[in-house]
Amino acid sequence: MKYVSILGSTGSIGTQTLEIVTDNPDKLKVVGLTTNENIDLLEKQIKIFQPKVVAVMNPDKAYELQKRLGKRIEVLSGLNGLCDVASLYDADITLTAVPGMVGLLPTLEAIDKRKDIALANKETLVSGGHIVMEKAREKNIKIYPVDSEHSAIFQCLMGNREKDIHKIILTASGGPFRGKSLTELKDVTVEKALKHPNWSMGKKVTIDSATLMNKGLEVIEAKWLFELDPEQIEVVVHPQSIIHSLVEYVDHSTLAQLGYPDMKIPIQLAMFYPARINNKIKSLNLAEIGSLTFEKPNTEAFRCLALAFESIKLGGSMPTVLNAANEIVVENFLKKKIDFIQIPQIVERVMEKHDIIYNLDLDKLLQIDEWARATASTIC
Ligand SMILES: NC(=O)C1=CN([C@@H]2O[C@H](COP(=O)(O)OP(=O)(O)OC[C@H]3O[C@@H](n4cnc5c(N)ncnc54)[C@H](OP(=O)(O)O)[C@@H]3O)[C@@H](O)[C@H]2O)C=CC1
Ligand SMILES: CC(=O)[C@@H](O)[C@H](O)COP(=O)(O)O
Ligand SMILES: [Mn+2]
Repeated sequence: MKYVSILGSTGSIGTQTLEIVTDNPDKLKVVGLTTNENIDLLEKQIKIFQPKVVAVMNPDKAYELQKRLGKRIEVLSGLNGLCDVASLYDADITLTAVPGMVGLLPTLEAIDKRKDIALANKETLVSGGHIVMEKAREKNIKIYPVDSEHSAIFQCLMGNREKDIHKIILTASGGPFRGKSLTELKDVTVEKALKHPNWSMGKKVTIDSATLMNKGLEVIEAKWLFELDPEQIEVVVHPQSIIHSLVEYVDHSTLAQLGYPDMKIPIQLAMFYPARINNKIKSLNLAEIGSLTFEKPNTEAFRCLALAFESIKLGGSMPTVLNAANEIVVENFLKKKIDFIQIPQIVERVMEKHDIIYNLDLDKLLQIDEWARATASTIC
């Protein structure tokens, strides 16, 4: 039996993880759950999964839920509440499935208390990869990737040595606007941007997929998880999302991981590694799929990918700035305050205004994150 704390239990990854718990009551037990503000769903989850503690980011909603539940369970609130649930004494593994850099401190807290990490939240590594990886090394903690591409790389690395990697190839679906020129992207609506061709996910990651920023964030995530130079990371557009990523070794043998697009595969591998467990996912039928196709990403129309590569090549605090600015512009796009094509433009303007700081400690990182958010908000 593994005991798991789930940060973001009311979201896409969180609810799929709870389905895995339901299907495997002899293997997984929930000890902690968190939400931003969806206390109705959290209340239902509490009844079913009986965690020891829960946290609600929004303090008013936390208060309301505590009133509803009385003394049956403790409802913590805010970022401190998330950190406490992330690092619960009873938890063996903490799943970080909140979107955005808000996942950084709870993840660090969980590592500090020696919890294994199932990491869905890519922004944590984009913003503070050096700090997270250093802490994980210091505490001898394993970070199991949940992001489908990184889980694919993780699987292609099994039985091989990281030092024998020549390069990795991250696949990108290309999002709903694949093939469009910059001019055609001018009339993109929020509704269209939220229609991912292959995956049903939360709003933030869906918009990032549409701009290709998601792939840029994943490049940075891969750099930290697998200790690679940016030059060793390539992105290829693969519209079917059947090949989830590939590793080419120094002997030019290339391994790939395939499967229908279903996040339960990477989630359950992160939970049960090294075991693979049966599930209800359809068996891969390549003849039925027919063809798998590949294209070069168009980084002129989808400039976010180029900006992410640029940020990680520059290094220091630049990825923190890229991530924070992107979080703000995506929020503003979702509120229809800016256009789709302004997303990379504003991120780039914030990056241009930033003087990079190297040897970034956590306090400085948090200050820079705040600065980038304020700057992006002002521009929006
Ligand atoms: N969904 C997917 O298939 C994949 C997701 N990921 C990554 O996993 C992470 C989660 O994505 P996804 O599940 O799609 O996101 P969702 O938006 O579906 O869910 C997010 C969860 O986190 C909570 N949350 C949102 N904002 C905050 C906040 N500021 N503070 C605390 N809790 C918050 C939400 O609560 P509430 O319900 O109240 O809003 C919800 O429980 C992201 O980093 C994403 O990039 C990676 C690969 C695939
Ligand atoms: C499922 C998953 O891992 C997402 O991050 C996915 O990668 C999004 O698809 P894109 O390839 O369109 O970014
Ligand atoms: Mn992904």
